[in-house]
Amino acid sequence: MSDARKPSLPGAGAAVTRPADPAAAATEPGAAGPAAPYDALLLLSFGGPEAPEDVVPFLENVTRGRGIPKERLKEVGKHYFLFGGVSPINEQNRELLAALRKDFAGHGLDLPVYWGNRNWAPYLVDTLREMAADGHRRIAVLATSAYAGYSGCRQYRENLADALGQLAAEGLPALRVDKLRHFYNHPGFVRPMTDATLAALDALPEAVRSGARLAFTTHSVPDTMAETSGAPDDPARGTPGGAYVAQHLDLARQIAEAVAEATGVAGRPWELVFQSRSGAPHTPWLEPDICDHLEAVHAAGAPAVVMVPIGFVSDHMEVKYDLDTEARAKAAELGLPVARAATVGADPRFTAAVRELVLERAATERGEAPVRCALGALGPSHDVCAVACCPNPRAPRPAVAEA
Ligand SMILES: CC1=C(CCC(=O)O)c2cc3nc(cc4[nH]c(cc5[nH]c(cc1n2)c(C)c5CCC(=O)O)c(CCC(=O)O)c4C)C(CCC(=O)O)=C3C
Ligand SMILES: [Fe+2]
Repeated sequence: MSDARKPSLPGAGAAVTRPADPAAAATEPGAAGPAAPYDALLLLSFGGPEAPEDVVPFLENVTRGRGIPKERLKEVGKHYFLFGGVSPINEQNRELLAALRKDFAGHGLDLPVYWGNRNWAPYLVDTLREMAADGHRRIAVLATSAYAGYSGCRQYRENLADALGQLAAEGLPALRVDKLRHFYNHPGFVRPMTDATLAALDALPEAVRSGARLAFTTHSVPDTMAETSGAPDDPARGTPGGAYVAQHLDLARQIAEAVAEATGVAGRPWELVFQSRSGAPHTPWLEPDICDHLEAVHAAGAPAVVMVPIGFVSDHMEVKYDLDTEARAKAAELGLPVARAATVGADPRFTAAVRELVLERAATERGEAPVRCALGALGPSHDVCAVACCPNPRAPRPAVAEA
């Protein structure tokens, strides 16, 4: 990777300058502002179907080259058809996109925001083509996945490499893309998630509230994928569940502590559980599953459970189906009161966090040493992934934004 631009604002990170010549601003959008050297932000997400006829082609996109059993695909297709073939994810990304633009404008940050997906329109390659046509060359990327791991980090960087390869094949100008660090421990993610947990507790009948357990949930992944998640020099790599699990546990513990503080209830039991398992039955994936967990704690006498979907940035189908439909049905069958915490979505504290992450990385790229906000025990994640970070479980493939 080469970058011709030299730090344009040496020294104080607070300086905000505009080019004196408006024509210069037109040729290098945003490049001289506080987000320099970035010209634009790309919101990079998973994508989802928006009509019944989209469901099968969407699932084909998701599963191309992966050994997902046909049975599982039929089952997941049913989840989408139950909601009219519409995944909530695209609408939520449109809301996040609008909220980010509003936040940036409200803070005088002149940085255009675009949106592209891995598996459905607007496809990443089309968005990058549009960004190139609009004159952008250096792009910050926010993936809508907060944690380390192949699916949430490297796979997006592989998608970026594929899309940039396509643009190069079309003879378009070269773009440089930098993926922003994992944000699971940024206060702008931790605090809305904590408030959502408190609100969900409040939604339980008062008689069971103080005894309610917290079940932090995230996407299950194969054990091997979890164990190899994170940078090779990350102390969590090699612990059970790797950085993927360590990061979730770090956030869960913080929320549990904040909830104890706010409610005055000490020692409330909590655990990290998993959902949305796919893959072949003989391949080990992270457990326990949320439904098995509900059964187990009910049998052990738990009066209620709050499900806290810390693994999901917004109400994806995994939240709408696996939690709000399947896990709620299991709880009803058991007679176990449950509540589900809201996801962070377009919370203004989260959009502010994204702005801070862009400005932080921009300052770092200019050679400054910005404050890197992080709560919890693990500290801020690396900006640039190592070549051996979160390896592809099938075969190595080119990925961007790595050392
Ligand atoms: C860690 C993780 C995240 C969180 C990080 C992130 O956000 O990226 C995530 C997100 C998502 N996963 C999603 C949907 C699907 N994931 C699948 C399959 C898989 N996911 C995996 C992991 C993850 N997935 C894995 C290891 C597989 C097995 C195949 C493979 O190795 O890739 C399949 C195939 C069928 C099935 O097996 O279930 C579908 C349909 C949607 C869209 C939901 C909507 O429409 O709202 C979203 C946001
Ligand atoms: Fe998934």
